[in-house]
Amino acid sequence: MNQQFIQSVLFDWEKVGRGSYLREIEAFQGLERLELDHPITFFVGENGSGKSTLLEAIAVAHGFNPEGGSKNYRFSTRDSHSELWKALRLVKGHRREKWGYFLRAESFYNVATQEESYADALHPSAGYHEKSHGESFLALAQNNLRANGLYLLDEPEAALSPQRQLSLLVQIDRCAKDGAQFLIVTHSPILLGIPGAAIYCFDQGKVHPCAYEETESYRVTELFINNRQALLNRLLKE
Ligand SMILES: Nc1ncnc2c1ncn2[C@@H]1O[C@H](COP(=O)(O)OP(=O)(O)OP(=O)(O)O)[C@@H](O)[C@H]1O
Repeated sequence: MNQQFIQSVLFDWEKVGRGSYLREIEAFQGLERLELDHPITFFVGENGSGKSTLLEAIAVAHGFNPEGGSKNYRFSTRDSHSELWKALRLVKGHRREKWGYFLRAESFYNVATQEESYADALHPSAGYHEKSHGESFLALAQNNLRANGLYLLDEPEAALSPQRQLSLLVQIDRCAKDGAQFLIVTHSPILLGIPGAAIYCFDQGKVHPCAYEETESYRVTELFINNRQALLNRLLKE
């Protein structure tokens, strides 16, 4: 039985403007429903295939600030989110999340600044700006990952070394086993390797389920590591 907070996403394309670029995104053609029945769901696919657009729309439809943060974050440095959220209906389960966080690599700096402005004597700032990019990103993730939480993470690997990606993997796995739900956009073959996750690929003109070994992140990394010289010879000669 599906135990997730957000169990599926239904699409009503009539609510998207006729001339909108959203109608041109290939992966969205004919997309009417997306099942979310695993504690961890990954969105993978080529750059520009629509992963972040969909994650952001789910986040906004659920009440998160488009630029990221918890549901208490209400700030806007640039109003650039798409209208896709208006076309979504989120089918919710009977459980309600205890805490949630929308984490985007691209607006992390602004979220860190906002976190400072929300700090007070009882809730001191974690001082994310005083750490390196990767240190602060991992700290923010670690400070916000909890049991029974709902997490939407957009390329959380962006600032992280492989070792820290493994640390994040362990944390995500632990929270997922403790009732949390994760939707994660990633290009990381490390994070994608979390056992038991569902993977949706946005390539080949449709959003479709995909095995770990079929993802491009895995295949290209595997090819490069196991055939580096031959691959480089070929690429650099062309
Ligand atoms: N404001 C906009 N106007 C027109 N097109 C846009 C706009 N915002 C995004 N797009 C286009 O929508 C498509 C999907 O973008 P999106 O950011 O969702 O891709 P992605 O799969 O997350 O890519 P990446 O892996 O590079 O982050 C891209 O082709 C992008 O150029």
